[in-house]
Amino acid sequence: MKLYNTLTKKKEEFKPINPERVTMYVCGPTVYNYIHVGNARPLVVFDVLRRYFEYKGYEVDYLVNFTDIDDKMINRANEEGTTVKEIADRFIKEYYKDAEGLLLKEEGTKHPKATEHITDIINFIKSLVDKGYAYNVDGNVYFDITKLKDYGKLSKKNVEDLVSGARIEVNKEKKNPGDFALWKKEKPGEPSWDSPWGKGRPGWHIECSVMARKYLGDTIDIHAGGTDLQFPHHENEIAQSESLTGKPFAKFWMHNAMVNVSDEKMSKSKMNFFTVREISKEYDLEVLRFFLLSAHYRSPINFSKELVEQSKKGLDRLYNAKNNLEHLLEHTEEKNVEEKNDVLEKLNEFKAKFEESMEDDLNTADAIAVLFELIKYTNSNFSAETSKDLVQKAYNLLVELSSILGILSKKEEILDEEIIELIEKRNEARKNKDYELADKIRDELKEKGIIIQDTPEGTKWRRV
Ligand SMILES: Nc1ncnc2c1ncn2[C@@H]1O[C@H](COP(=O)(O)OP(=O)(O)OP(=O)(O)O)[C@@H](O)[C@H]1O
Ligand SMILES: [Zn+2]
Repeated sequence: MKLYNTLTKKKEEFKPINPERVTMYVCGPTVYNYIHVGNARPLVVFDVLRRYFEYKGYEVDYLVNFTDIDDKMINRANEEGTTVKEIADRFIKEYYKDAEGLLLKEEGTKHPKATEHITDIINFIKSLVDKGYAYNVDGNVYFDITKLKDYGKLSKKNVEDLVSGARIEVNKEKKNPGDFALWKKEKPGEPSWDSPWGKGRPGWHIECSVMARKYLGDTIDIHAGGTDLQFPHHENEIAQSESLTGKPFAKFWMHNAMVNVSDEKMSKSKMNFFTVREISKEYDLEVLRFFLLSAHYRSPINFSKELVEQSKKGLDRLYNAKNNLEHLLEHTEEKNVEEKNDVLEKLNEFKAKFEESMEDDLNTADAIAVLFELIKYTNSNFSAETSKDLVQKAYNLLVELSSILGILSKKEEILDEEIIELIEKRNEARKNKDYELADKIRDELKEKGIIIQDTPEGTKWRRV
């Protein structure tokens, strides 16, 4: 599989360090609000990469951290007159609801929080100070970027600029304007922890270095996040980790492009954002997932309701085709038809093409196009005359490939009106002593997850 590596600016063949396991670290949300559509992009994209690795037979150690202490968290807590912990607990709970709607795989996903790793963070910083990479000025600990030969290698920043302070805010405490905080001295009203440098709290970048190392090891296979994090966040993570271990931090750095609104990054600070929760009021979040996968992850997306509406139509077409195949499965028989091999060959071609797209730097846009080719093929070539085993194979293929994208897993929704209509039909059948039909309807409803019960007051129903 080829993946674009931001570190080398090239597509490279991906091979995990351990031939059986892939380790992935994704920079997750700061939990001071609901996640917005932009935040959902890395979550969905890298969830698909994880699923694809699992499809290929790898075990995946997958981690998405929660940043639960930083300026934004503190500001929000102050605005609401509550604690940072209360804000974090609330929005982590909301995160899980959105994650479920977006069909993110939570089984086996690790979500460590910064505040639960303060001791590890302090030990990490202590080692950096001991090794001479970091210095303490009156309770603030900074990383000295001149101590690392290749600082700036990820974002290709000019280190001279960072050292001289061009375009950087000037802080008299720092040796170089580009130095960054590992530990911040306590300010009144802020949460703080004891440390060898006095009371304070960790800087933002250090938590990711610490948690990546703790859960995934000194060198991880893939570190991911949005392009907005390349500098300074990821650059600083590299500096911290590589100074400590002397080993490469991540083999691959992957960055998704931004979700924009009128060509500007969707962002909380710009007030141009749509929360995932808002979208869920109008659409099933599977539509948003499908929308985010419809473009290649390195292409910017301009968010609009029209495009989401288009995605809904596309997803509906896939669901319809899947339902048609399910229906055909009930109405076809195994036959010895001549064209069997042709059909099987065609199905194999679709599968190969799908994999080829995914192997080409996770091209989900092309992979989705293959799904549409597949359903176009089955819609126009399959009928009640088709041999059942072919229908089954096409159906299995559609389900298998869709599950890599994490879509099309829902059962057909049955509406209350449909249920009532079927129950009336069954009552009619019973009145006519057509018990065969009545039982058939009862079974049909059961298959759809509806249990009915005949009581003296009439027929009642409930969902299983
Ligand atoms: N508009 C966007 N498009 C794509 N990814 C984004 C966008 N905004 C943030 N991200 C990604 O979301 C993840 C969570 O980031 P983070 O919590 O820092 O965002 P945030 O600070 O809430 O966003 P904002 O920039 O809106 O304040 C990161 O991987 C980040 O790169
Ligand atoms: Zn991070």
